Amino acid sequence: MTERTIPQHPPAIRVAGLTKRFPTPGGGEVTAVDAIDFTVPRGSVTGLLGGNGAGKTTTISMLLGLLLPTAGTVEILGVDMARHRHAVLPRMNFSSPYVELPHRLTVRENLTVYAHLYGLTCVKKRVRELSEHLDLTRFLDRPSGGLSAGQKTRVALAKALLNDPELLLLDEPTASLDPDTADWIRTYLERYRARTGATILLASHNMLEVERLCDGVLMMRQGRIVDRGAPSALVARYGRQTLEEVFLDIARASDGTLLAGETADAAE
Ligand SMILES: Nc1ncnc2c1ncn2[C@@H]1O[C@H](COP(=O)(O)OP(=O)(O)OP(=O)(O)O)[C@@H](O)[C@H]1O
Repeated sequence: MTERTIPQHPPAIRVAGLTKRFPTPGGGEVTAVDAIDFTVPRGSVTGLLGGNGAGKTTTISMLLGLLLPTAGTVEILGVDMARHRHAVLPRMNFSSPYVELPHRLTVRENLTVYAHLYGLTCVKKRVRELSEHLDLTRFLDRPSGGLSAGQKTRVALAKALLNDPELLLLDEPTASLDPDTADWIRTYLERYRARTGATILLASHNMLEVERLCDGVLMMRQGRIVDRGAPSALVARYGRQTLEEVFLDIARASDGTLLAGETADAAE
């Protein structure tokens, strides 16, 4: 009997031994990301969590190819970022409140410039569609710099969705938004994932958001992944009621203390 080959998609993200060290002014080094390994399945929403300085933004920057790793490998949608980054960049995108679009350009101009950069055809149609989806039509001819935080977030998301990314990396997608706007963004992301089957990796400090959106989480501390799993599984493992309590347990554990995940790893 011949075996049937079932085509297997590689995961959306596969990271092995990923490390980033930055030089410090005194001639030393800071290890921002310390030999982490993880995979993100296609079509999932995964939360990258950790306190300030845990290494989330550095990790996302390496996934995007904006920062070169000191060591380790990143594969996106089965493509090695070190060797074939340009083959996969058109299939991914990102949004971050820390990266501002040019202030003086109008929203329409910004989206149009990015659409051309991404090599899209039918640029006008795509800008119009996304503006309607993200309720931006009223702002299209206003300079981007004069928008409120909530409006800027929606523009940044529109920019990130221009190329219909299969992988969307979001750094704190609802930071500094009022609860209503934040809820609107979360609902939009849920629908986007359901409609397109895209994979989303999001860094967030909002544990309610993570419990609502994420199938799985990666907990970072001091550059390492110290625990991982579905939010409900982590809550159960730590004997807590909420992910916020688990986060606090992990963030406040003293150095050297074995966490629930590490104890489980050690027992395997
Ligand atoms: N360019 C850089 N040069 C030197 N150190 C850096 C640089 N970028 C980040 N770091 C350091 O690396 C560590 C991880 O920073 P990173 O911004 O990745 O953390 P984070 O988890 O995203 O934090 P936050 O939640 O505060 O945004 C921190 O100690 C930070 O000071």
